[in-house]
Amino acid sequence: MELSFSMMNTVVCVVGVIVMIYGWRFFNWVWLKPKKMDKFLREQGLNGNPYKFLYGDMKEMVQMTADAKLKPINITDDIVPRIMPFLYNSAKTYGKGKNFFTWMGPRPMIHITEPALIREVLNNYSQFQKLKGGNPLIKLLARGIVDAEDDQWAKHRKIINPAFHVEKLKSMLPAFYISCSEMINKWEELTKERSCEVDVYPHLETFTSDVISRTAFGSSYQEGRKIFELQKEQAELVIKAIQSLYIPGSRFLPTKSNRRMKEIDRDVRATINKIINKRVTTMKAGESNSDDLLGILLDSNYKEIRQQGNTNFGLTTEEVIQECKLFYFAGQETTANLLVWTMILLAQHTNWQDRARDEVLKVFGDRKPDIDGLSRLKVLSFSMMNTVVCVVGVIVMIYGWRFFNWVWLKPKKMDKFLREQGLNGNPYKFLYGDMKEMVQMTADAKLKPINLTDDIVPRVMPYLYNSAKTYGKGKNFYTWMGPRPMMHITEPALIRQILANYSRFQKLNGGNPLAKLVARGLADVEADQWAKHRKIINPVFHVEKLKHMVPAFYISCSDMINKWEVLTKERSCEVDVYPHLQTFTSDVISRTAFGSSYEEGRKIFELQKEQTELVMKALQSLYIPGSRFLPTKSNRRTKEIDRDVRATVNKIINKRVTTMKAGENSSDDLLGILLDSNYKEIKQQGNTNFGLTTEEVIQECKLFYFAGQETTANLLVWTMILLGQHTNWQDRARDEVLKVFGDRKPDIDGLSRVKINMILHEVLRLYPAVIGMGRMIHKETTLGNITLPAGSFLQLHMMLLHYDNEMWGDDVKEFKPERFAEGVSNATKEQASYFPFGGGPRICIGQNFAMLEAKLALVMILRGFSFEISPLYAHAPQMILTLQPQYGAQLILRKL
Ligand code: HEM
Repeated sequence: MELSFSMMNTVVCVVGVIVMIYGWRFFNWVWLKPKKMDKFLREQGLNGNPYKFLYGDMKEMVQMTADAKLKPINITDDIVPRIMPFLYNSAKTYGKGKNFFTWMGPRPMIHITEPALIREVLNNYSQFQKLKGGNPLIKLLARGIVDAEDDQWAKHRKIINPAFHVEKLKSMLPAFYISCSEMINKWEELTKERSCEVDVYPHLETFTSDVISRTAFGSSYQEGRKIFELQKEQAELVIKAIQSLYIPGSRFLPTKSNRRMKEIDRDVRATINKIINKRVTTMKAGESNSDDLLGILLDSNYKEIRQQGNTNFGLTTEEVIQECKLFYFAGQETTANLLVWTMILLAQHTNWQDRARDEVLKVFGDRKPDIDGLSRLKVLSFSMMNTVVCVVGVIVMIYGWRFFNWVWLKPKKMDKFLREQGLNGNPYKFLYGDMKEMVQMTADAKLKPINLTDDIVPRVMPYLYNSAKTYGKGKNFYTWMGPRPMMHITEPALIRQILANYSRFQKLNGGNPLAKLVARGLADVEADQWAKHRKIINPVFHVEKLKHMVPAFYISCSDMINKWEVLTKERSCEVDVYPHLQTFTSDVISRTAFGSSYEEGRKIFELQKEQTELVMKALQSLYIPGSRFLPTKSNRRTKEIDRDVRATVNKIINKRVTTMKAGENSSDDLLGILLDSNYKEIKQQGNTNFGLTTEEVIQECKLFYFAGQETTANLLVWTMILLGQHTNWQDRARDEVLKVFGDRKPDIDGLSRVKINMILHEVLRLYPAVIGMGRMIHKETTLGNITLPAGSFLQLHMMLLHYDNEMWGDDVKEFKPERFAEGVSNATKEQASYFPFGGGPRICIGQNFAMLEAKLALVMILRGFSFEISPLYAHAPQMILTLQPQYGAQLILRKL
């Protein structure tokens, strides 16, 4: 038995290619692309400075802004050159009403000054999205609706709209009045004796801040004010941190300011959580509590979930928290500024001050201002209340229309469009599409096991198996995921094209936000963010580093083998090996990820496991609307776990950063290598924006566990089941293992020589741990001869391709590792018909890690035991995130 190409060679090759690709990508990013872009923009008649390497116009822009701030101007001077001197100059250079561009580092920023174009950009909110990326610290301050896009934005906006309905605004007037009276009382006190000079700005800031605390949290006003005070402090700390760009890695240090930022984040979160829980309880008890923004928001959220019959349509507690924080940031400073400039201008133009006062006295006299009176004030060119009424009317109209368009007109148009291109699928059914049938068929299929020789595809994905059969082999088809079509791609050439173009075909986002509690990180980021993360994480899985992990694999595996030896000491014994293999792969990740902090690492992963179970349960209970907001046992536990995991990882990271700073080498585990690579990247680029934040490092650590533990356990369990069934292959593999290692401890050289690879590949073909990959496109895209509309979902089916008899032959369903005797490319005849680890730039980063771990385990298992399928084993592959044996894997183990 010989492997066509050794694993080590592959790894070395892959690493070389990755280094080349990244060197090239960097050069392309900082030089070739900007130069090409410059030419492209000029050809269209746009003007701007020529591109300067790496920094573009940034240095000059920062310098000019700093200079302009050095001295005040006269009250009659033009303010624009002081506020934005660089852009003022550029606009003047390139002519009035002309659009122009500047260089924000290697990216051009187009400055739009033509009103018609501005209107076009604002109207098309899904194509022209908010700026993303930038300093992740800012996210600590405010996210919520300003940060969401597309469907997420539409969902948030729909739920939040009622909070600003004119009827609701009416009931907030008393809160405005109380807050303003407090300020006026202070001024009365100050001016009691004689006129007095006052810096009104801080007073106006306190006023608008107070208004938001009162209107946002009503009865919980005191806690609300505390939150906003903390947020204010947080803003100051964050702004300070953002300005100190050139202290690489500083964000990871347990400094006073970093500790305080974390503390504030925790405090704000906990307080809002408490307020929300209290509010939800009173709302449940039928006590109306919805006169403040939070109450109206929770009420609207609850109604939306109930109406749609699905929690996915509502906001999570985390999202409600973000919206509350955002109300403050978007509403406090802005309104204070409107007021302060109004006072400055009216102080300058006292004739307008007098006219406005005359009108106010005529309308109200000494009366308390009410909404009717306020709407009659005409001194302003158009009254504020009229604007609000208009805006609300238009919003209601737009949303009614948008909803109808979303659930009916758009899917019908899409259906026609796809059929015209020769694609097939069921006709669209209102709102649910194919979802109900799909869920029902999957549930039915799970009711009973199948025979070992049966086709597994109809059990694992019955609906898609039927559709694929109906629409013909190798034909792409579509299904309806609610009102959106999902294109199922089964043509290898198209799959290769999709995987290669990772920036156009992005991961599916949206979906249930609870799932984000489980795993984010590398697998969840896109475009430039993905390139940044991947660059930093790549060294973690470098072959040199993997070498050092073999001892950890060995210790974890020995623990499992020792248990099996005890069980089989007297005689052969029936064991469900699945939980043992899961413990093994979990233990491997704890050891390799956290090395010296292995015990804490294990605790984290135990908590994460519990979290997944809770989240999976929550995801399945789709029809209990609003349940996520209730202070139930499971919701409380979910939050507790999230807090615990975060705190523990944080502690480990801080400890590690301290030892690294002290010059002690502790980078043999995944975390150490990751921190090291991050630190180097920041130092090399001279800017913390190029590195990962502590939060991102935490997410990556969680992801290693989720992406690496279950998948590798599944590879091993199906390998044991198949070798338990095909004992001739088990014997052949054991012979080879004994020949290569004898009684020796497995080492990396031996592991790269042993030919179990072909067995593992055949297992991954028949039982791919991941059976399909989801993608979506944000722009209309041509794929082969299909035109896909923007927003399309795509599913790439490894399982359907792995079972295609035209590619693999009529024995496609049989276990025949010899297919891979000459390597993967020979087995697949160069076609993209086998891709258990994905493909293209986003191919599984841990595949070499997983294969090495699986090979070591198999070597030790084969050497110690022979095994066969127990009569008690029920064959029932099922898909729960990964492909698993539903009733476990009962094998008869015999000690050798
Ligand atoms: C038999 C074991 C494994 C299988 C079958 C597997 C499969 C996959 C697949 C199919 C993808 C691509 C998903 C997509 O493009 O949508 C992927 C991505 C990924 N895998 Fe694995 N995986 C395995 C083991 C591991 C291990 C051990 C780790 C880490 C310790 C890991 C970490 C990752 C990460 C971080 C990504 C995202 C890569 C990116 O988006 O750049 N995987 N894996």
